[in-house]
Amino acid sequence: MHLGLGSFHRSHQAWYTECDPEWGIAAHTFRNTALPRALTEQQGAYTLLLPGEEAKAEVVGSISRAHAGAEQERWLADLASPDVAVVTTTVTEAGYAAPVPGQDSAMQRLVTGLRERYRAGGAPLTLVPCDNLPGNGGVLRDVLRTAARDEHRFAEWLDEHVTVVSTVVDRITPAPTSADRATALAATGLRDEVPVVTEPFAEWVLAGEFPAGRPRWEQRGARFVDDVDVHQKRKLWFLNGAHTLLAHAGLARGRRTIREAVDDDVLLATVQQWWDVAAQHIAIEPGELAEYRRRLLERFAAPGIEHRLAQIACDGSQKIPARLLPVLRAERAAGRVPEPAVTVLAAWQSHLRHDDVRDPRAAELVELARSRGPTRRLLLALDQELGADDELVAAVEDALPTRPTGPSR
Ligand SMILES: NC(=O)c1ccc[n+]([C@@H]2O[C@H](COP(=O)([O-])OP(=O)(O)OC[C@H]3O[C@@H](n4cnc5c(N)ncnc54)[C@H](O)[C@@H]3O)[C@@H](O)[C@H]2O)c1
Ligand SMILES: O=P(O)(O)OC[C@@H](O)[C@@H](O)[C@H](O)[C@H](O)CO
Repeated sequence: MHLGLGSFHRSHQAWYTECDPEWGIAAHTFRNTALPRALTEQQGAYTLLLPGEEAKAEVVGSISRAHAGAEQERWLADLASPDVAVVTTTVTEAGYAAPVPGQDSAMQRLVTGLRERYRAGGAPLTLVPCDNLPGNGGVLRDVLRTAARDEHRFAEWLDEHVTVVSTVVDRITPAPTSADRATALAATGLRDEVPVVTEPFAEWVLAGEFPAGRPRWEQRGARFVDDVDVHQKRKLWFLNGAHTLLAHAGLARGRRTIREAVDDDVLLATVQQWWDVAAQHIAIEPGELAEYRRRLLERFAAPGIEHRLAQIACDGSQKIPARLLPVLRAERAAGRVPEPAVTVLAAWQSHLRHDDVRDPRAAELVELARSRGPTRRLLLALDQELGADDELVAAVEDALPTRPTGPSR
């Protein structure tokens, strides 16, 4: 099963699952109704478009059923079924907030579904969070424990029979555009209302147990390791950190996409500086890291991938803490003020002040950005210790970009 059916699930977990015909996916969205309807009309199949010099198109058929978020009974019945062995999730970083009684949320639905499974006999299950969240397995496990803390038997069953796997996921998959359908038709001769554009590269690193079995994802290159920590730091700090840097600093410089942003020498130099700083806090052999950086730049500049900065800049309050703050804290502990991190924080402040902000904390953050003394207040909203750091606050204030008022997108 999957929760959070969108572009990334289809370019990543569904593509990996395609290699094992023994398995199929019952994919559920959170709210979207158009995508499951279109996929149902196409018997679950869709086109994966891989642009580039040797553009390719593949039809992926591993989604057996697609359901809208409103189909609650279907969700509960699926999750109660012993035929279901694995549940993957892509519900964004914010989607892992602990459930609040009476409020609908991804975690609320998951816990309700797990309770149903427990009552129906309690077959073992593995949860596989696939969002860019540090320690995603641990975060999800904590959410379950907190939600079940007053239900002793259910909590015991969760601990004994539901495993939570930690993952690092990677495949750059921009939001769809209106041109994608025509590209898919030209590439395959088939009408597809919901194709997905992605890159040839894909990575999936997983740590944990699968008591009820799993698809043979390793056939497509998934790696099973004891601990994802170093892989996670590499991916979150280097790829996603650079993305967040390019998104905020790029918007402030009038750039539109990741490709345009890495074509800007000033931004490219800032990314390289960021990577130099982050490299001091990760235990990866320098040659391997240099090769990873080289490939990232190639991927960022790849033709045919229109990855909009405005898309990446969404939910900054959830992304900056995962992608930049661990390195920033380590640098401050060493007495340094890392310029590229300061650049991002300053550009984020400017984004909150001038742009159309999409963030679960938008109301609070936009008000702070437009208040007096916004820099310290915004840093405090991200992290108490960093907000109390006078030297950092002064550096961010000095780095604030000048840009015209009014929405940039
Ligand atoms: N797109 C990528 O390149 C990529 C790569 C790696 C990881 N991811 C992860 O996958 C997530 C989804 O990316 P996508 O490209 O599929 O986006 P998408 O917009 O196509 O799909 C997002 C899905 O998440 C659901 N969702 C959004 N906010 C939610 C919330 N608060 N609670 C529950 N569900 C929510 C939506 O309903 C939708 O089903 C990202 O947030 C990221 O964590 C994406
Ligand atoms: O998907 P988000 O919104 O969490 O982050 C935007 C991008 O940084 C992200 O999607 C990357 O493209 C992805 O993590 C690459 O694997």
